[in-house]
Amino acid sequence: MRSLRPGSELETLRRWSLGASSPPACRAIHKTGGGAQRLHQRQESSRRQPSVSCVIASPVDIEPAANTSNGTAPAEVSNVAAQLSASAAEPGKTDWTQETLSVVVVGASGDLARKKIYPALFALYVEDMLPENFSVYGYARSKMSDEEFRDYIGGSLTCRVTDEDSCGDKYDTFLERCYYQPGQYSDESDFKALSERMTGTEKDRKKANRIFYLSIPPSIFTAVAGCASKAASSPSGWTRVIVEKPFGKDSESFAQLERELSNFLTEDQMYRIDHYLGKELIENLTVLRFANLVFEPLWSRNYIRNVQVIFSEDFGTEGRGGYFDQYGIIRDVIQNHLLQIVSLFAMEAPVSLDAEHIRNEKVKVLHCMKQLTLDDVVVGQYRGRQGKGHSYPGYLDDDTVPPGSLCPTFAAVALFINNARWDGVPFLLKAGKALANRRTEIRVQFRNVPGNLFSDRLSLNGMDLDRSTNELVMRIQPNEAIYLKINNKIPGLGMKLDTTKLDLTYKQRYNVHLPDAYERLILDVVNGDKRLFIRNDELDAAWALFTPILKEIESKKVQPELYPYGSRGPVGSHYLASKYGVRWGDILSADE
Ligand SMILES: NC(=O)C1=CN([C@@H]2O[C@H](COP(=O)(O)OP(=O)(O)OC[C@H]3O[C@@H](n4cnc5c(N)ncnc54)[C@H](OP(=O)(O)O)[C@@H]3O)[C@@H](O)[C@H]2O)C=CC1
Ligand SMILES: O=C1O[C@H](COP(=O)(O)O)[C@@H](O)[C@H](O)[C@H]1O
Repeated sequence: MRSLRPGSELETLRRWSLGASSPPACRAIHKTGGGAQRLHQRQESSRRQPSVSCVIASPVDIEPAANTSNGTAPAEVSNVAAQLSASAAEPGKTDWTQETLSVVVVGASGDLARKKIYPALFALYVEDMLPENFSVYGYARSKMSDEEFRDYIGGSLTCRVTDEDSCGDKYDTFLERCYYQPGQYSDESDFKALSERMTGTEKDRKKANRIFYLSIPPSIFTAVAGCASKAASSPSGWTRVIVEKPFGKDSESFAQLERELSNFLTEDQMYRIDHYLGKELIENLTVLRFANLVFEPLWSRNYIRNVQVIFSEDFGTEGRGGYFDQYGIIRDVIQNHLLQIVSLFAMEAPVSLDAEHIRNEKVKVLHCMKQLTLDDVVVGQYRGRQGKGHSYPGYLDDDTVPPGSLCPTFAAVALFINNARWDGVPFLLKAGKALANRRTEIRVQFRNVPGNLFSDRLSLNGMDLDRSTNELVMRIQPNEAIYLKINNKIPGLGMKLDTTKLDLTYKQRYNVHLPDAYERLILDVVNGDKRLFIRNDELDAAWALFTPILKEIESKKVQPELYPYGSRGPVGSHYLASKYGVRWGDILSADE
């Protein structure tokens, strides 16, 4: 593994973790990157709250962090091992110098695994964020040898974490740790065979920890959870299970899924992923709010007149129509990703950064949301369009979509939060496929300046007061940025104003590669940190909000408004916004 530069921040961290120095200042840790920083936070929070993620409730052996059993000197243990060995003295903590980690990707032949999971594991490996004793096991029905599996994974790996095009020998050493086990999803004996195979890379260690990533269709979640839990749980360490969305289609199916999964898994073992929570700007949302004096005092109905959360994609559902048609954009994006953003945005300050404290606040704000009614929802569906030399297919042109489907590929929703902070403030959410651009952002439009001395100057310049209010924009993707629109005097003689930006564009300010959301989230599972995972009561509340309206849309067969592929979406979304005196910020600022 990477040896650490003497005197470097990582070295300081390692020395601290081995008990050789006092804790490094947070500033130093921040500069080592998100993972190290989170590991530090994790240790901080774990001092307050012991981990409870072991499926086998066995007492934890406490060993001093010394040489690993294969004789590797402590200086060469991976970052994660070095950092976490500090917690070896705490009961319930993972001591990576003594323990192994196996990540089982169930559905190993699938799209998500190839697009996101293997590249994320590889990036963590290249950054030395995974334990020394780490292996990947692919599991699916497709027949593949280890070699074929390595070729399959190899094709999806890129070297995003270094400036060079190649990650050198990391590529080969990573693939050497990857194994493939074919099997059926509901056959315990196949999972037993997997488990036996895993013991091959787990031997010689005190404890073997296992993560099962359920990268499979939801119809087989329960079967796999049952088999994995009965036949392939770790016999000595913890077992954690990552569950991908969709978590049901409505309140009833979610409750049923939970009942079934809870026969095999405890809540502590379950990591429900919403990959939006792993995005850099979303993680920064709480920092922006609670680590700066200037924003939190303004964060209420007193100063904010509306909040917009906008998701747009410039491609349709091509190839995924069959899946998408069963869900539609409200379930696919709004009920989960956008609602998670709203709950983080609008929650009260948590007691601490502990996962449970944060999630308590998110649930509270979800419970304060006013029940949605049909007149606060607009649905749309994209139709085909002839472009210059190219024809763009409509949603219904996809062979996997049932003819005449009313499935919405666009929706806009006005939400209200009935509490003292947000009473009367519209939270406008919109999400759409096959629109003019790909963009996800949060826009906070502030109220007008009362008695504005410059109002005549603003209108003189063609800027009405509505357009010239302050706006805080958090652009989640692409080209991550936070900027604040302010009114400013145009330099020179006279008094002319314009609106300009205080601009924190990440790629200009930070010379770092931003980790993919899946990297952050998988690392958090390794560390047992649930801050960025969804608790079951959050989902209960989210489904309670959306189930009635989804049922109404479906039972009344509400006709989606058609919009051309590549356009700005249905006009209805503007009527919805204007009903609350709002203009969509992305339309006003098309040039940004
Ligand atoms: N793909 C994406 O971008 C995203 C996916 N997700 C979620 O992640 C999970 C995995 O997604 P994805 O990889 O796209 O899924 P896939 O459809 O690619 O399925 C994954 C694997 O599961 C097996 N499989 C597929 N259909 C069935 C079936 N009907 N019965 C049994 N096994 C089946 C196949 O493996 P084999 O035949 O070899 O057994 C397949 O390779 C899903 O829950 C999805 O909703 C979430 C966000 C984004
Ligand atoms: O969960 C989903 O998210 C993707 C968008 O994710 P992003 O990280 O690329 O923004 C969306 O395309 C897909 O329909 C949905 O299921």
